[in-house]
Amino acid sequence: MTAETTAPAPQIHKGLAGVVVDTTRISKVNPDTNSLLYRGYPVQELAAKCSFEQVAYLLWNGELPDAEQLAAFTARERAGRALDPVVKTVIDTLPTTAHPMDICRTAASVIGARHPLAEDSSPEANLSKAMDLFAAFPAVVAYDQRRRRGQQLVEPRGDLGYAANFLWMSFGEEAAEDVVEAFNTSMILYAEHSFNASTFTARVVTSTLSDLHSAVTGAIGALKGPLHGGANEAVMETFEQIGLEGGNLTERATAWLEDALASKKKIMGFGHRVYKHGDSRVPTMKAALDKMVAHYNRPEISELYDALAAGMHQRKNIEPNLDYPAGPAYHLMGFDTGTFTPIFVASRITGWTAHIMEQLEANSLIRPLSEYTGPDQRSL
Ligand SMILES: CC(=O)SCCNC(=O)CCNC(=O)[C@H](O)C(C)(C)COP(=O)(O)OP(=O)(O)OC[C@H]1O[C@@H](n2cnc3c(N)ncnc32)[C@H](O)[C@@H]1OP(=O)(O)O
Ligand SMILES: O=C([O-])CC(=O)C(=O)O
Repeated sequence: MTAETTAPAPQIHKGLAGVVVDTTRISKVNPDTNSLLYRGYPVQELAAKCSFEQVAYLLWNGELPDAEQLAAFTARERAGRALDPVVKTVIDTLPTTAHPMDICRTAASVIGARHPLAEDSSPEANLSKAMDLFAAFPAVVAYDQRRRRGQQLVEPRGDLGYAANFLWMSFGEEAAEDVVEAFNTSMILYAEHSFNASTFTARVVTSTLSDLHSAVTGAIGALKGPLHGGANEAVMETFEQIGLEGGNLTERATAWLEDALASKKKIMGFGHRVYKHGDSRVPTMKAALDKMVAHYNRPEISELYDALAAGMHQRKNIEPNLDYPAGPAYHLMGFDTGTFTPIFVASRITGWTAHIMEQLEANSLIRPLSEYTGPDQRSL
């Protein structure tokens, strides 16, 4: 026997499940205590007491801003809200049949190619690029939805906070206070979640010493998939398949679930790679969804939500993830289903870019090994 044939088979970590690949100071996901901390603060407390702007500042700088820092940060964000006419022109050339996530991916790339600091990856340049993307993305997401509806661009409002302005640019009218609050909550909850697939993608791209916009563009591609961010859209598609009107909703949902599970379908918005007893963010987002159900007087949404969640618990012992309450909440606020994951992009830009900057502080090329299982060496 040769040394090669006696070597122990390497352990394969399919999907990198359970593998700790690096350290991070940005967030802590703890499935045992069902908690999520951003820079040490419980996300539920941040959602209750902070604006999304404060949370973005925290993720990038490690501390919450004082009044003066927040004023400067807010002024900078407001100054970057208008849609760059070149980005608008590029969006206008893309078909409305393209998925809105393809528009986000393209916009991130175009914004990068036009950035005055494009080839500068210093911490200062990267913070500036992160801020510019954070400020610009609501316009990208809102305008793409509007053009699909045959509507004109709505200019940003400098007198509104991030969440209120995002809704303003999307719908051309001021949203009610509880809608702004629920939207702000969703943006905070979606902002950051350690080494999830899209953030890890951003870190892999960054590890080659590529630029921030390339990393964000790659992350958008990873987020699009229904096993990750795309699930918030898929939840709404499930609700629509079951149907929200007429008959006994609970019975219909139960029958739909039996069929789906019998044909081995994954139920979107349920399950998580890290949390096995429920997602730490769901109670806060479910409370925001309940507010929206009350605000828009749409109790059938809650009935369907509860029926599917109870069915999944009973049949599979699998709990909802954040996408489950977020999808119907965005639907109630008036967003098109295809816009749900782009909203997630606008939020997660903060987490991705915090990780890009952290990766560069102590970079090592990310390049794992694989076990070859193809044919042995052979001749032509
Ligand atoms: C913001 C976010 O990105 S949160 C995640 C959003 N994604 C979704 O909601 C998509 C639906 N969920 C899933 O596909 C999975 O739960 C994932 C991808 C999120 C996590 O998956 P993994 O950790 O790889 O677990 P895996 O897919 O191996 O599932 C383990 C078992 O639970 C089952 N399971 C997990 N999630 C689901 C689900 N949503 N519906 C039905 N069964 C499920 C699997 O079929 C598998 O069963 P088996 O052991 O009998 O084969
Ligand atoms: O952590 C994950 O694998 C997915 C997730 O919930 C997120 O990115 O918010």
